[in-house]
Amino acid sequence: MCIIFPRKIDGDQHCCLNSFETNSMISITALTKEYSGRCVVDDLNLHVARGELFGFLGPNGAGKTTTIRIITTLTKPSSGRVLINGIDVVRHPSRVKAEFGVVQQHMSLNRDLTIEENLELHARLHHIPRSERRERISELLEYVGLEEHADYLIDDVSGGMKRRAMIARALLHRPRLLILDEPTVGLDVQTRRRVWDLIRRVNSDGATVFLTTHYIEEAEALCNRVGIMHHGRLIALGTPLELRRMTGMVTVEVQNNSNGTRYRYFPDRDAAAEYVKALPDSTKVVMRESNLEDVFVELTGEKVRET
Ligand SMILES: Nc1ncnc2c1ncn2[C@@H]1O[C@H](COP(=O)(O)OP(=O)(O)OP(=O)(O)O)[C@@H](O)[C@H]1O
Repeated sequence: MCIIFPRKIDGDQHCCLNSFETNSMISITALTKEYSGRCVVDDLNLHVARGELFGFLGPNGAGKTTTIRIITTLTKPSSGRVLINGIDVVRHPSRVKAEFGVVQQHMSLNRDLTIEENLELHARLHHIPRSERRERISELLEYVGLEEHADYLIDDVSGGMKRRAMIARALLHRPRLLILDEPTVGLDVQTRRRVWDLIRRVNSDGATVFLTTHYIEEAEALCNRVGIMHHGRLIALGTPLELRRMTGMVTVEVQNNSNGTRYRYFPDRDAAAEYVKALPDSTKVVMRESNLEDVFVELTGEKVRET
């Protein structure tokens, strides 16, 4: 039984929606945002279907957070249109807020309160009726595996527990869309995997998930589809496999002590082997399967940020 997202998806709530807008959980059309005449989101068109687990990637300053701020009604677009589950974010911000839960990158729990008190506070802010609050909170604490830590102060729990508490808080009002801004930044590998499992579970229980990450392996492990932003523009969109195919499924690293490592991409091992055969015998090479990080670096010309 699905206990987390039992609400029905509304039908069309507006006239004048095109089919992309009707079928998408997030529908972004010709979105532009300028600050002092500088375009930081540039004619963005992106449609995320209901039920997708979508990864939004890009180097620092690419425009990801600005886009999330527009989706979550915190920033007004300069032009263009953004609909969440068919609802316009500019025209109906309060209705849109009921559609999504958001987990910000920075720790935004109240440190003077326990995990449970934080959820209680959020439930009140969202006007969840008192009769439902208790049950909903314990249901979610169990869902994220924190039922035994409910009365721990935020300062006394690990980074992974804080992140799971933030996810529980974001799910309290049963949103259909969960937005996560760098959900595992700063977590160790084991804890990160536990958060990944939780994100997968939320998605398989019916929520659309939209996340940003600087961990390319996170996008590769979790996302059905990814979009890569660079200088405010969406420069690639597809499944991780489609994007790898686009760059080349096989990577050859040619190591050179004075010039650093050069990367070459090939459609298959035969083509890569042909290239390697033509190199001088003393050249140090590594041939391997390409990954999403190769795609990212090749397209943006930038390394993934160190965190
Ligand atoms: N309020 C603001 N006023 C002026 N410029 C801004 C403002 N907010 C963001 N910017 C600029 O917009 C550009 C895009 O920033 P944004 O935070 O959206 O990028 P990002 O892809 O989320 O980067 P990061 O991965 O570092 O979070 C940056 O050059 C940033 O300096």
